[in-house]
Amino acid sequence: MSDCIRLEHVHKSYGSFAVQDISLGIKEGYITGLIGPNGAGKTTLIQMIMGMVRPDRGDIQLFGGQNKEQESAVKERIGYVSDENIYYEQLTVKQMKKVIAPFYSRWDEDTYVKYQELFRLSPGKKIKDLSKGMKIKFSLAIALSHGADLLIMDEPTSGLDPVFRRELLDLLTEHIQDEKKSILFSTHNTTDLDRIADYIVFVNDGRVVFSEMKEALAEKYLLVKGGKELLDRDTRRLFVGIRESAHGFEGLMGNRAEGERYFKDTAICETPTLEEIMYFSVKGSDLRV
Ligand SMILES: Nc1ncnc2c1ncn2[C@@H]1O[C@H](COP(=O)(O)OP(=O)(O)OP(=O)(O)O)[C@@H](O)[C@H]1O
Repeated sequence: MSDCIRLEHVHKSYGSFAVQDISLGIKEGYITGLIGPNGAGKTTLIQMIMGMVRPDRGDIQLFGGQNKEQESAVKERIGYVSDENIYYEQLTVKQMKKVIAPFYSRWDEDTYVKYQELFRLSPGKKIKDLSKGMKIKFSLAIALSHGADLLIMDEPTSGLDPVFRRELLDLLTEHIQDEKKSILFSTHNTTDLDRIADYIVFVNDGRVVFSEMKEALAEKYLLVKGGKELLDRDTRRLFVGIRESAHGFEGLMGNRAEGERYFKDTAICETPTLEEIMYFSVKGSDLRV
């Protein structure tokens, strides 16, 4: 199984914030969700992969590492979706499409027309007058019409109404049925990940907390709920993060087998949801600051 994106020791600093020493592979043929709190560095990572921002250090390879001369061929294989305006505001949807289409050798006008209708995009509407959701739909229609092997999307579901959000996730699942296609998308919504992601990359404060197959997370983490008497200096150290109340505690452990050994008979041991894994991982790192 090969990687369609490979990052090696990538570093980028913006004043006090830094994406730090990220080494990561994004698997070809799968959907990878990138998640993390506000300001974690998701957009910075995506922009570096897209070549919109240069890393200070490190190496990023796409599709096995084409060199610079082949950069435009690599770009053709990527469909980028973002609500940030990457288009000319004053043009209409139709005019903008006419500008973009010739850049792609595999442009498929019939596919574009299909998505234009499905997404109810008005050809005569100016880009500046599109809502956030409509911009994403336009961006997506373009990305799906040029035969991209890899879709990279920065928060594609934010700003979408619940009905279209669901439709989009179904559409992406369908898209990936061709095993050569891959998707990397950032989101704040764990339901998106529960629904369609195969792999999850979780970033916090510029670092990768984990990059795992979704199924593997349930085998790795354990949520423990019990009385405070179970917490002492030694047991506390076993937790990624702990939330204490007057009556007891809830804590996430990163070693499920060890957790069950310690707490199976004295506490409630559960499989955490993705949201709980993220909550405690962020909370735990805050505690260590
Ligand atoms: N061009 C820039 N100049 C200076 N700082 C920047 C720039 N771009 C991003 N940053 C900073 O880098 C940090 C990470 O931002 P980034 O947009 O990558 O996070 P994010 O995980 O996508 O956040 P969100 O979920 O809120 O969209 C933030 O502190 C942000 O202010």
